[in-house]
Amino acid sequence: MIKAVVMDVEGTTTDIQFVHKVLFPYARARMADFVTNQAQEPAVAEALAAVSQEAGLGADDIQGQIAALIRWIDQDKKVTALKTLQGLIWRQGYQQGDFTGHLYPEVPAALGRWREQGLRLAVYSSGSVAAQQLLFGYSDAGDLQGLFEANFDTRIGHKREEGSYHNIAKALALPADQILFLSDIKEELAAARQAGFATCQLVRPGTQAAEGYALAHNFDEVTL
Ligand SMILES: CSCCC(=O)C(=O)COP(=O)(O)O
Ligand SMILES: [Mg+2]
Repeated sequence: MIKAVVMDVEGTTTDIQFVHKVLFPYARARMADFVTNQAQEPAVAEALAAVSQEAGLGADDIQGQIAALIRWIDQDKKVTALKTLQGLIWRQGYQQGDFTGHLYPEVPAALGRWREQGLRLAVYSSGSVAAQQLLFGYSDAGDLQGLFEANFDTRIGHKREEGSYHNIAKALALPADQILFLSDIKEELAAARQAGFATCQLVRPGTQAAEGYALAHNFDEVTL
């Protein structure tokens, strides 16, 4: 029996276009100024140290760090330090009302229904936990972050790796087969299935259905 639903964001709760045409360009346009002005802030300094390590740069090579960050945005690299910095930049955008977090229209009611049924809900995205909380906290449908008991990002492991799902099951203190993972990406579903999770692919407009997985076109079609 399914006790918890863990969901991906981009392509699952949220239009890929919102992430790629709104969020990524917003952070890209502000990255250089943000990093230059905030480099002394502890969270930023820690992320920049990780950028240098990942990119093989000197600790004080700020121009090299900025270039690496911009390159990774353009390549949609899921580097934890990039995701941390993006989340910090998006905070301003949400707070200023430059955008709200896109959710597919049936998602808010489905989440509420699942909670009423006693299901535990969690998010697992390559976007940082802070970025997830902003997207659901400033969503099109208002503040929905309270519906989730946990948020996981790449600090628990990467989404295409089986071990990440073992870590999530442990964090939720549930057997893997009592957790349903929702994602649009076959490789993520495969990793979750290897770990013993139940899986369902969200086949939103533009998504190719993966063979061998339960599928739903929206949250109303998800079988629990
Ligand atoms: C959580 S908001 C930003 C989404 C993001 O940065 C991203 O890389 C999307 O990754 P996902 O794992 O949700 O496909
Ligand atoms: Mg996705």
